[in-house]
Amino acid sequence: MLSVSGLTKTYGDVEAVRGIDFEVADGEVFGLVGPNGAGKTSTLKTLAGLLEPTSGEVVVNGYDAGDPEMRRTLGFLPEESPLYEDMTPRSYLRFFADLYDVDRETADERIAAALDRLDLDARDRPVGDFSKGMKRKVAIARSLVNDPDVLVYDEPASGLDPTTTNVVIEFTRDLAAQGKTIVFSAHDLHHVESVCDRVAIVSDGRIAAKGTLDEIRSAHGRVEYRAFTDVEVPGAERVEAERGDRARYRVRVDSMAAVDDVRERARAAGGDVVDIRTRESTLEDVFLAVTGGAE
Ligand SMILES: Nc1ncnc2c1ncn2[C@@H]1O[C@H](COP(=O)(O)OP(=O)(O)OP(=O)(O)O)[C@@H](O)[C@H]1O
Repeated sequence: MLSVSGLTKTYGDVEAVRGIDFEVADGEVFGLVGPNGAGKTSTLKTLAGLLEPTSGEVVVNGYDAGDPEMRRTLGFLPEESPLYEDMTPRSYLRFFADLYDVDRETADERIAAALDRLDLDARDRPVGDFSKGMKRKVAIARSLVNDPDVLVYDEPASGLDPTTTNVVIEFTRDLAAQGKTIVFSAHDLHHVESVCDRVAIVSDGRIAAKGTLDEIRSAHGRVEYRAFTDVEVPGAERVEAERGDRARYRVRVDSMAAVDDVRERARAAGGDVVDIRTRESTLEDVFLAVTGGAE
């Protein structure tokens, strides 16, 4: 598991992270989602022990993130992960396993298991010939050579084709089912919706909303009611009549009480409310609302 409390990170005058708190349990996938520059990468790098927090505490599996021992328990996938182009996936991954003192037999088993699951067959061709998606799969396999308990993935699926994206997302779910603690960042809400148990929407270095997607939607979303009338009432917009009916008008309101007001006004004008439809906020609506419409 891991916990982050009161985390801040400042670069000179730039306050990239301004007090972030969250905990992730074993077997849980936690997503950090937010517009570019929100502070996601800075947060993840402090989790991985690559950046020192300006203030606050980051504890990974009982270790302070700055403790070199912590690295043994963690797998980090950076947003950009340049690979050694002349190496093959097998030689590259063995090289990293050696850095963690993993014996050859165990390393080969782990490498084969990860590449099988990620559907990467080309194991003895130079990585330099690979597509972006294939390179990403090798980088993901690299994050697993030390069999870490905690995985920190920065934009694991961004910029990949849909098939590779699905493989990466399903693989992430499998890792959580094995009990791993997973934090990942994304700016694509669909990636987050399909894999995360809980999410934090990060905006301007702070968490603007946090919880399960349902919790976030009910705390920050709203239901919109659309009352359709057959006479014009204040605030209504005219819409196309259906099946040759009389003209119709639509009023958007945020409660049933307001729909009742519309009905009273319609009746006073000699008509009525003829239809009521509701629309719940999507995660995208909530994202736009809590990040102030960024991205
Ligand atoms: N090394 C650095 N020096 C100065 N400013 C930095 C540095 N790294 C990041 N920043 C700034 O800190 C803020 C947060 O950046 P960060 O990369 O953490 O955001 P992000 O949410 O990961 O964005 P992206 O999705 O674009 O990677 C941005 O304003 C960025 O310009």
